[in-house]
Amino acid sequence: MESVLKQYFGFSSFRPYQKEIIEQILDGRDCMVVMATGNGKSLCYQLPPLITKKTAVVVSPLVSLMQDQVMALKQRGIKAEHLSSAQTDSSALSNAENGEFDIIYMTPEKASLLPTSFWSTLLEVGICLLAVDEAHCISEWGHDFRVEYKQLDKLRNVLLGVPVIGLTATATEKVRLDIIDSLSMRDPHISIGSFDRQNLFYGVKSFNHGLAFVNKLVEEICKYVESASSSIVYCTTVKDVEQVSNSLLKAGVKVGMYHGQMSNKAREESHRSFIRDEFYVMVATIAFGMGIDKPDIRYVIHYGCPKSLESYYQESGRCGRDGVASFCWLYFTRSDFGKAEFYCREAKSRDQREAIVKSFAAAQQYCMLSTCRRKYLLQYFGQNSADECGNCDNCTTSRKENDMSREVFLLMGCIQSCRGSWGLNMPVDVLRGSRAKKILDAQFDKLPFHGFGKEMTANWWKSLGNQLISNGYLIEKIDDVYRTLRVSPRGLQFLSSCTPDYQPPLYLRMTLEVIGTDEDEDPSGQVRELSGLEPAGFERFSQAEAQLYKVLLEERMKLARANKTAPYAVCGDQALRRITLGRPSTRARLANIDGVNQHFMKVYGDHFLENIRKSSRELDLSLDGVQETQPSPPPNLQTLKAKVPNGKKLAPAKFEAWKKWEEDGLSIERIANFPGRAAPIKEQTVLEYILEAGREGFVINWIRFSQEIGLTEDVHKWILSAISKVGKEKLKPIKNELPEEVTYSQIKACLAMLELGVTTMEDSENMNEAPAEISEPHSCEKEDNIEEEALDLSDDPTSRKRQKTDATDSETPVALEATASSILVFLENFNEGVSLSDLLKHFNGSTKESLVDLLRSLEGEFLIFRKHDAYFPM
Ligand SMILES: Nc1ncnc2c1ncn2[C@@H]1O[C@H](COP(=O)(O)OP(=O)(O)OP(=O)(O)O)[C@@H](O)[C@H]1O
Repeated sequence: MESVLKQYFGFSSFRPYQKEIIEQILDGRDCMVVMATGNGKSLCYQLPPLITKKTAVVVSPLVSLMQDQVMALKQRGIKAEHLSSAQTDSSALSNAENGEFDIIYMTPEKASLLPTSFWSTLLEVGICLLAVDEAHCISEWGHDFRVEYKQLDKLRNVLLGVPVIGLTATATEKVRLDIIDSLSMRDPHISIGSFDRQNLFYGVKSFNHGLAFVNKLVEEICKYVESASSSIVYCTTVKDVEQVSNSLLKAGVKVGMYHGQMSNKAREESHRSFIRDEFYVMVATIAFGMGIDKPDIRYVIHYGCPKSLESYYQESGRCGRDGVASFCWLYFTRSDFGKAEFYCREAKSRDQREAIVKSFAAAQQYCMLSTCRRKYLLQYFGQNSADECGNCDNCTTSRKENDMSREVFLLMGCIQSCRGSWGLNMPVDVLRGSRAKKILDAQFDKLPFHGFGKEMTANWWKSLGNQLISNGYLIEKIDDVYRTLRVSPRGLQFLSSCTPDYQPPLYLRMTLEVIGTDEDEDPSGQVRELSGLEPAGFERFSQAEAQLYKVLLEERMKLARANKTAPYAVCGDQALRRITLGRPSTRARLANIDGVNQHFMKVYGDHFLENIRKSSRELDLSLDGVQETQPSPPPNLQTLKAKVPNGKKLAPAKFEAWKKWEEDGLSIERIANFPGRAAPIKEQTVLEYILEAGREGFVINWIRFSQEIGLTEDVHKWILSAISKVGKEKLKPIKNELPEEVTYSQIKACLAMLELGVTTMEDSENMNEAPAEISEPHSCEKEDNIEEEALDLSDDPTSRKRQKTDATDSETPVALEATASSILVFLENFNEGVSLSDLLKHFNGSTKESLVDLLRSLEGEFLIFRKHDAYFPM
């Protein structure tokens, strides 16, 4: 399975859940897959046809989506086609029927209109699965119900024995059960992944609607368009789309528009140009939603509060689907909050109306939060998470906590005194001393709180009210379209300890609206800083590397244009960044980079190698630099839990540092400068946080840690030896005993490992022995040739295959010389791969150099591949 993954997709490992789902499909079992957008659901149905050599039939709701997927699959050497109204090849249908394609896409209408003879012929040739993508469309409880999806269960009776796979990114249990039922799934394997999109930064700002804001937004967008980052600006109205895109155009930004009032042709053209990077900024209404499959969108900006948190999650989810750090900013104005009634016009029943108001209230609350936005989003979808994510505006900006006891007493006391079915407006008006008719009629002008909050604006009080809802002091109840507030037991407890002259301290974290001025007090219409809307500096390239990356982006663009495809389909941003950092000089090195597949090597490999060589020479960059060939899979909650000791808690910043290092596989340097952080922190601090996590029992990959800080076996021995002389109480005396090259970080790591009884070294028993050549140490700097480092594993105690291959070696009495074919035959015997040292032992008649050469050429030809320092047959 792994070899097919590498061959066609270029990936060296599966993401969480993918492998188990594919295994279930191969076993013929129906599957229900619920995974966040961008987590890799498509691969679950794209891989089985390549393994079984039978066609996969995929039902997808939108023609544009199918076209994009087919385009990208073709660039991977996969035979894919869509049978939609947009298909111009008249032979596509008969070719599909005869099993010529690995994957065929069709709309649900098409699937139910195709004659039974089509299905029975295809069935005879071989169908490995029927996938129903965006399966929530089948459920009337989902947010995107399509009546045509309801016909799909009929196919079940035709495609007997073919596993059915339902896939969706957003599904409540009710929707999930509905999908299972509607597709007549039998005992399906249910896989529910995390909804957390860890690479996305979430941020919210309030603004004054109008030209001043648009101009500021344009100014910011201009900055990051220079870094060739694709972005979507979602507007709530066609008028806003036109206004924002006109302003961008005037500023010289190439921009596209997409909204429901454009003709089909104009929309298709706009979509196509965006996909192909002919312009980078798309200004759209939410009509530009589900049908977009571009993986390298770096910014999704909402200009106006979305109608629900479900749609916000879905729209912002278009961002960073390739896993690269990306940004979701939401700009709202308080007037957005008055739109609930407008959205309710679509509702047909009281239940639906209530559901719309509830979703909208949740989106509004998201805007007003002063706590972690990710936590709130995840909680809304029923998932727990840490209190602080470290990657949203509220977690990365240090906001003041103020004692708000007096104000809270006034607002909650007033709400309590109104004793009616009111939202925030009435008590706020009372506090501000309004003498409006509704207040006089209700005699609220006689309340003791009347006029006590005049000095603050209405919006200030409303913002505080939202804070109190978030913090559990107030409870909002939604009944039909009416939203009413009451004081919660927690709030009542606070009130009971207050008197008009005394209130116990109550500290609240402030939102910008409460801290700063607000629009009522800001008649100049000035717009607050849109800080944070900076270009995605997703990798800290040196200046020369940044230039090389630009050259490669241009090359990719040229190749994409020549091949009438999208640049991302030629090669993803992630892979291109790894190529920039690794600067491979040979086919094997290029092929080994994560994300580089066989088709890319065949069609573009030599062209890219030539460009890398030429540009690196011109930019004075060395070839074969550090490669990040094996990315860590994105974390999932299950694995995270297993790595966290029971009952142990770390301070949020420390937990975050540990999680990013251990779970996300980021380097210490990257964590210190993580995009979205208000200010970089010192690498030394990150290192100490990770060590502290280790001391607290959190799992640490010590081998990787040692490699990252250059703690080689020799350095480790010297430090242990110094400790044996001067003790471990103080760092300085240890440092004084050691060669200058040994760093405090290495000493600290050694001490932590010693404390924990961890050693990555083989001869830790010899720790009391002085190193033989302490005066002439090896360089303790990080190896810059990771391939050599990875290959030279002869002393690696973790070499996983040693035992197994040793057994084979003992049956090899004569010197055996390696050839390409003998290596292939040998590797076939070991599904779990063979390390270089074991290969050297087996082929004891070959030198290391000649064996490495042979392995590299086999890698370059995609006959073998390397993963975690072991070689596998393709
Ligand atoms: N095992 C993997 N390793 C690395 N990248 C992967 C892996 N599987 C998928 N990807 C990449 O992740 C990105 C998103 O994958 P995919 O389109 O399958 O997501 P999805 O869950 O179907 O999203 P959506 O809900 O938007 O349809 C793609 O760029 C894909 O190439």
